[in-house]
Amino acid sequence: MTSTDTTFTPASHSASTSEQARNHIMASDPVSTRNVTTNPPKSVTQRTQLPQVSTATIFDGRNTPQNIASYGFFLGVLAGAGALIAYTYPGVQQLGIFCVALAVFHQMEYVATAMFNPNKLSLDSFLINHSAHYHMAHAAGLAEFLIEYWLFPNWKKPGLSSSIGAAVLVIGQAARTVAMFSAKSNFSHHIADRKVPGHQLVTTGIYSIMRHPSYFGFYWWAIGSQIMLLNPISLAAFAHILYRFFNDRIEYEEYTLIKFFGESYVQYRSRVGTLIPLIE
Ligand SMILES: C[S@@+](CC[C@H](N)C(=O)[O-])C[C@H]1O[C@@H](n2cnc3c(N)ncnc32)[C@H](O)[C@@H]1O
Repeated sequence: MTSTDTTFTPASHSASTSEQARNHIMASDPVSTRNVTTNPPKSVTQRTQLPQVSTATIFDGRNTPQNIASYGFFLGVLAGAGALIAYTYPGVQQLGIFCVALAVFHQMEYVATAMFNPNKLSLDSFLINHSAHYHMAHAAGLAEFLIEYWLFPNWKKPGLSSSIGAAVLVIGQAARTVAMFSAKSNFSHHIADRKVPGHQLVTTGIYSIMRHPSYFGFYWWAIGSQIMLLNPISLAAFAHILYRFFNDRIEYEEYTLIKFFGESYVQYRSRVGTLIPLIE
């Protein structure tokens, strides 16, 4: 029986459980004259109370409902702020769109995990805290945008290039989401080292067009974001770092997939490419 099963609430208790609660109070506090329904014992109120929230528990990286709700809330604020920037300041429209896109990306990571891998769901499912490198890359991209906008505002005017970048970003987001919705429980944010029961090789849908559609999506989302922000330095750096990251990751992941699925994966790999530049 779980603790929820034993939870005592005034609305749900029956006459007999009310009697038991009264007996409990009388046994533990023989001089008490308290009314059972208005003053339940401390042990009962403790079980019915929500956990106490202090600011110290928010954003401390722990997998608590408060942190998960706070991450969701702040992603909503980021999306709202981005939409406001894009609408109010057309000269830096792409910065606003970037904020919206970033919020949508992280929220969709959580939503897809909640839908298809609820047993793996945690604060990490937002994929916000996965590495310091990731934070540094976004910080560098934003810094480049702001510095160049300050020094050469004319360079940053939205136009054809930023529209192409936005389109590439949207294609990346779509590929990533379709991949997660297609692979369902076979998808996980961590590379599986051992084959879990039920893990099936997915080769249909978007997986018949490219072998690693979620990596394709992540790659082109990030490249598109830097084209959209008209950031030449970050674009070159992102292309290099992402190539190295996904090249190594795919090499290891495919080693595990061949262990799990043998000849079926070898055949699949020989007929379907990655569509990520320089990664076969
Ligand atoms: C982060 S997901 C990435 C999946 C895939 N590389 C992609 O980009 O869409 C990593 C997990 O997906 C699993 N995986 C990768 N390709 C798969 C496929 N074609 N069918 C089933 N599972 C796959 C791996 O075993 C790994 O645990």
